[in-house]
Amino acid sequence: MRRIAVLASGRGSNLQALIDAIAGGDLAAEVVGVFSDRSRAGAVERARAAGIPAVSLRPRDFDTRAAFDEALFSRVDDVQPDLIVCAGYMRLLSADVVEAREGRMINIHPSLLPAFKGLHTHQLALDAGATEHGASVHFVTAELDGGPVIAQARVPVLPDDDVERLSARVLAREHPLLLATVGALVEGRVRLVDGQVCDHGRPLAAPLQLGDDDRLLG
Ligand SMILES: Nc1nc2c(c(=O)[nH]1)N[C@@H](CN(C=O)c1ccc(C(=O)N[C@@H](CCC(=O)O)C(=O)O)cc1)CN2
Ligand SMILES: NCC(=O)N[C@@H]1O[C@H](COP(=O)([O-])[O-])[C@@H](O)[C@H]1O
Repeated sequence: MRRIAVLASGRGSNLQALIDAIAGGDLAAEVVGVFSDRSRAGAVERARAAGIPAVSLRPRDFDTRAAFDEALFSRVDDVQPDLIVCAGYMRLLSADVVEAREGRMINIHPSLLPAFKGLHTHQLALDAGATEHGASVHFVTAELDGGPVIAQARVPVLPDDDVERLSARVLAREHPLLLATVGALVEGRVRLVDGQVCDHGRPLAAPLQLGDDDRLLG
């Protein structure tokens, strides 16, 4: 799993973390393409700055969600990725494209799943009075943010937190979490087997946890 395609809709800081880790020799992989639903996404600019092919398609140019997904993933397939990473990709993916890539597509989500699926997770955590929050990397399934969770990073929620402060604290841990999880997938330590996340061949009883040293603890 060394050829990585990234789907992103936003500024692309998680993509940049992957690019920088690969450039620094810390991740034995290659980002072979970046794909977006937004032509002006920061992630597209970052890809092009790094010399990585970037493709953006406009959803309004397609009659249905499925037609858009089929067109986008046809371009994704062209780069023959071993692993597809959703890094701030803000569209629900059609079941067909997801099921055809089960075990080869992951997503980083800014909550401790199964808590707070969907959008606006930091506000939801604050509204719920959560004392702990964080990020999860999971395999993508047809159910939005319902796929098997591979790894998580935890941060405290502080009394004076607002969305800006909390989201910044979570984002700072997303980057090492994504790098450690992609690394575990690329080296074959982690796999999806019969719908279960396996670490060194053993089904996980709970998600791997990102330690203070940025390593994954089983
Ligand atoms: N079938 C799946 N698709 C996606 C998954 C998944 O697990 N299964 N993960 C998401 C990423 N994501 C949160 O991590 C997410 C993306 C998009 C949305 C959403 O509600 N999108 C709306 C549009 C929102 C907007 O444009 O601002 C929509 O698609 O109608 C929620 C969560 C990637 N896709
Ligand atoms: N539901 C998906 C979602 O909210 N994903 C979140 O989008 C941000 C992308 O940041 P980035 O563009 O700087 O990597 C990240 O915080 C990621 O967890």
